[in-house]
Amino acid sequence: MTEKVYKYVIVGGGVSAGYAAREFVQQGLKPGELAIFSSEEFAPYERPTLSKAYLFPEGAARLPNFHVCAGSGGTKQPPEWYTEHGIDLYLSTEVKILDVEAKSLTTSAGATYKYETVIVATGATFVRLADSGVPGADAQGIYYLREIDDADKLLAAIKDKKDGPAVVIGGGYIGLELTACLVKNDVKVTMVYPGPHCMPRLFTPELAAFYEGYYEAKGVTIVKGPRATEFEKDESGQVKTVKLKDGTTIQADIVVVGVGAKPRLELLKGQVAEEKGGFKVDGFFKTSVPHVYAVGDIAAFPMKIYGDIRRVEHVDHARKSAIQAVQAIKAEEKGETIPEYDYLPYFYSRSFDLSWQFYGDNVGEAVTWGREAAQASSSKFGTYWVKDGKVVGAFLEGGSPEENKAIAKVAKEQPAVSSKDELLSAGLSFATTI
Ligand SMILES: Cc1cc2nc3c(=O)[nH]c(=O)nc-3n(C[C@H](O)[C@H](O)[C@H](O)COP(=O)(O)OP(=O)(O)OC[C@H]3O[C@@H](n4cnc5c(N)ncnc54)[C@H](O)[C@@H]3O)c2cc1C
Ligand SMILES: NC(=O)c1ccc[n+]([C@@H]2O[C@H](COP(=O)([O-])OP(=O)(O)OC[C@H]3O[C@@H](n4cnc5c(N)ncnc54)[C@H](O)[C@@H]3O)[C@@H](O)[C@H]2O)c1
Ligand SMILES: O=C1O[C@H]([C@@H](O)CO)C(O)=C1O
Repeated sequence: MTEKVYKYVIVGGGVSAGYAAREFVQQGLKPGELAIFSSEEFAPYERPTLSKAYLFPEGAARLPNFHVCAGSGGTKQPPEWYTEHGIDLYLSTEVKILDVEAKSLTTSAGATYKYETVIVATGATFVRLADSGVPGADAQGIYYLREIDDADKLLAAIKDKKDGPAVVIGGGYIGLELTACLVKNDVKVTMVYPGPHCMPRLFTPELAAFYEGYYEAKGVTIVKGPRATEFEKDESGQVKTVKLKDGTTIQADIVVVGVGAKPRLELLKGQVAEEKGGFKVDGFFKTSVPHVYAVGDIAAFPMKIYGDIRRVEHVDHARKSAIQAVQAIKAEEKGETIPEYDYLPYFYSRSFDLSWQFYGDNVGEAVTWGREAAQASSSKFGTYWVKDGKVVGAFLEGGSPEENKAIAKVAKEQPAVSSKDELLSAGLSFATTI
């Protein structure tokens, strides 16, 4: 029995869902037209908060203060916001079946709903070490992070195991940001990740050396190279030690794992075309099935600036792809069109007193400026990536909003550069004076 019919449904209640809802409202949404189905018990919130202010020992961020669209300086949308705009927000409601032929969805409670257009925004989930069969990876005391429930479990562990040492597995975004939060909570941390260095997909050895030096100066022990091969537990099933491939064992009352994420594709698997580990979409986030859109972490979209197809697991794209899809849906209803998505990759991270931003593509020759001075005084430093005589990527640590805008402009406009020396001597002024 069909419960209700909606003009639009959004499956997933995270960052993209929240920004899509705001765009629908801005586009004149009528009460009863839109429903959002989310497994989470909380209305869409700024997920990045969870590995930053949510875990701070003082002044921690708590809902409703980080509901979307707080992260981009917009108005916060608490649950009441959805009600006020006539949006049915089904929380703690997992969608089990999405049938694009029948234009229907069925929840885990067995309720079925019909729709005209669906935006799938199911995001990603963490890669579990137990999935790769690491013995003992099911022990108590091993934590991952995606949703508020995960963050609350980690917070409880930090309070409960105050003096216990922690091991953080993974040297990517989660590993670095959660290590900083643990240290801020006076927890002793050992990081374990494969070589050659942290953030291997983005950082050059020179960039990584600064951040690894900074973390070690904060008392973090970094064990680069061997992977965790086993977790030993005590008789109650609580993790006690982490064993590494080289035979090292490290005491651990808390283990935090950040070894990557995988997009949640189950609902559309086999119903729409896939590419690059996600759902293939056009410049309007439309999948191979006309009334089905996919946004955020799960979308493999045309990166117009580079002429290829990419999937991006970052919040700026999650927000912008959601807005793009809604604008395209509404334009099509009026027989109009909008410009195709023209995304400039923007990644960032904040930990301790550090804050870096990256724009563009980290391809070609990397030219790092200001690094020596930075080690001493934590001043600004950065990297430009040069390909075919043009600057295509730019990284800045410690930039002001204006300086970050300047490096974004460089990555977008891709100015020609005569020599590496020009960039080395100009440093940030290359960006601030183009
Ligand atoms: C801890 C953490 C910190 C981060 N920090 C940053 C940062 O600082 N900067 C940055 O650029 N990026 C950051 N990211 C990445 C960024 O948060 C994601 O790229 C973004 O959230 C993706 O948005 P999304 O809407 O695609 O997916 P999500 O925000 O993950 O939302 C997906 C939603 O769908 C729900 N869902 C999934 N399947 C179903 C189903 N079958 N039925 C119902 N609901 C379902 C999920 O529960 C979730 O609510 C961070 C990610 C994490 C986990
Ligand atoms: N500031 C941000 O942009 C930010 C912050 C937090 C999370 N996120 C997102 O959340 C998701 C998860 O982040 P993440 O840091 O887990 O993923 P990631 O891919 O950024 O980093 C995973 C790290 O784990 C390492 N690794 C892989 N297998 C390992 C193993 N068996 N043992 C030890 N290390 C191993 C990899 O070398 C990599 O350095 C990603 O989509 C990420 O973009 C983004
Ligand atoms: O995009 C983000 O949103 C939160 C915060 O700014 C709003 O809660 C955070 O820490 C980000 O990096």
